[in-house]
Amino acid sequence: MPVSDADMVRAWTHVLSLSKLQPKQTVTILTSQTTHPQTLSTAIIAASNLGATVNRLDLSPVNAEFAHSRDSLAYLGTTPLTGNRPAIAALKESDLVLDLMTLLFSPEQAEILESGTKILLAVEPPEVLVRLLPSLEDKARVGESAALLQGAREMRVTSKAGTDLHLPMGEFPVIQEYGFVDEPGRWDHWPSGFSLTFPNEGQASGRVVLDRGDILLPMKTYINTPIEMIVEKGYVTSIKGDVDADLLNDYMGSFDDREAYAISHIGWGQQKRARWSTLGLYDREQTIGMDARAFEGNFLFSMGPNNEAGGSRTTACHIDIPMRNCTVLLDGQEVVREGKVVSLKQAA
Ligand SMILES: O=c1ccc(O)c[nH]1
Repeated sequence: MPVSDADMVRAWTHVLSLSKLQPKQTVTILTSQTTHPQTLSTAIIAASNLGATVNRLDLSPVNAEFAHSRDSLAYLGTTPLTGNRPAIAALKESDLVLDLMTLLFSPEQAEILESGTKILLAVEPPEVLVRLLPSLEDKARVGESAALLQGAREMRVTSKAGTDLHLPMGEFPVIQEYGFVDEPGRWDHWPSGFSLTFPNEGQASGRVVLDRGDILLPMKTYINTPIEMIVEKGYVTSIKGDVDADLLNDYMGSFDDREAYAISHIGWGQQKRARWSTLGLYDREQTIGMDARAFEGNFLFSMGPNNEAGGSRTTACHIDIPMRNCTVLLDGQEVVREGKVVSLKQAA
């Protein structure tokens, strides 16, 4: 449903307050051609009302000659910031960057964060942003899953459909996504509600069987036919099945890059207000599918880069795969049981 400007200003004010924006701080709003005008106009009002100096940095889009999807998460790595030193300097000098363009998985994002600048990504449409407004409860719940991931040495994922995936971990940090940036140098994504990490380089192994209803992003499809993936030494070495597998193989083949098949981030959804079925209610290009990535109890599996967590692997291809009905174990302890988050009391 449409969102009123007043509601969107209130939503931005809530998120900027949770992000500890102070009067006289500098906010730079990063925009491009696909930036939603209402998201932009209400961000300027809310940040200005909080006493910040508000700049806008509008950059021209790139990668049109390569990308087969207009989804901002479909073609990663090079961004309008790549090589753009004056623009990077402006962002490094800012206290807070509101990324209404998408820098995710870019080296420039890491450089800007290292300077202490906070970056909040917000590219979902206003109605999704308002419906999935972040809260301190979200932060607490995501923090619980992060604490479980922090000390674990291995994640194992199984399902009745046949998944049995072994993910030794510990080499990479745990990233928490709860929708606001309350620490210097922090990146987050509004909306979200999950923690993630990356398996140790080259050590993921086993079998993933995507079942009917599991989701492929950026395709934004619910698959109707099972897809079997074999994982060896950190890479998906075969993707077999029916037409859904053919479509995935054809899309990934367009990148002609072995790194596209590496296992990327792993984790599970903790957002109670997101739902598995919501993606089906939107036109494909209206959303980047954050309900699908965040719904409580999913196993979020992905392929592609690991530079987001300090890894050395970059590739333009990134596939996010929220799966239903999986059991996720950390060092043998169930944290998700057949698609339902195991409450800490039960887990203890
Ligand atoms: O918020 C996000 C969005 C996409 C992704 O791959 C990770 N986290």
